[in-house]
Amino acid sequence: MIRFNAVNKTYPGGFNALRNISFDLDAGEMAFLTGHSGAGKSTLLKLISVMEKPTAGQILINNSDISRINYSQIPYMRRNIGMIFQNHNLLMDRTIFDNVALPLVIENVGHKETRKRVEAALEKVGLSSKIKCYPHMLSGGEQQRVGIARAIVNKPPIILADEPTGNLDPKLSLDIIRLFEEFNSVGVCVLIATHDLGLIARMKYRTLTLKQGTMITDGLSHSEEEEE
Ligand SMILES: Nc1ncnc2c1ncn2[C@@H]1O[C@H](COP(=O)(O)OP(=O)(O)OP(=O)(O)O)[C@@H](O)[C@H]1O
Repeated sequence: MIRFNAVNKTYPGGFNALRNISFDLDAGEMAFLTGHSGAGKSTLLKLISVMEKPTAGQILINNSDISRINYSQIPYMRRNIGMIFQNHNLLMDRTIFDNVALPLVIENVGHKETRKRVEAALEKVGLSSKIKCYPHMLSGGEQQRVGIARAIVNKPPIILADEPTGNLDPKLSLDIIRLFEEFNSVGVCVLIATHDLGLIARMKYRTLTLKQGTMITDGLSHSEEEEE
């Protein structure tokens, strides 16, 4: 589903954020991406979502080489990906309905179908009752779940989450991860960037670790290795 082959990313100005990164993430796989602040986690997610281009190497999504696509193909590629941001990136002057509907509006989905899909997405994250609210009327955890509903509303095969539990307490963090597990259980490929080593240790998922732009480990989280 996602394949990196010897990928490098140097930002304009010369900073080398990722060096020689290679890994595969299969359809239906769920993994964590971790590493210190500045290690390159967000950069790696931005490369997958075509917000940045690699300087060298190859990135395949569903066997398409996204390092070689042109501008007109980018929106088409992005339909495969639901992106969740730590700061939610919600439009504060729009209702929860409008926020979640955004990817469908961009795709010109009809009004009736949009309503059906937004209601289904909000039900999935347990926020049906907030459909007419504005983001400031919701707690941080609820806003995060609106961001998740928006990311899954067009049923992408890949979900990328950048520090999705960053501002949440341990109980809410676990609730969010459980939601990702639900999507994963129906075949969605999920990659979660996080600093939260406690959370990673409690879960039994593959963990990719970056250090200064290099991938230093790719394996199961510690707890599973200890059990085996
Ligand atoms: N647009 C940019 N231009 C130049 N340098 C950048 C740019 N974006 C990121 N960088 C640099 O690339 C490095 C990796 O940044 P990135 O945001 O990927 O790290 P991160 O692991 O996600 O960090 P954090 O956990 O703090 O969010 C950092 O040193 C950062 O300063």
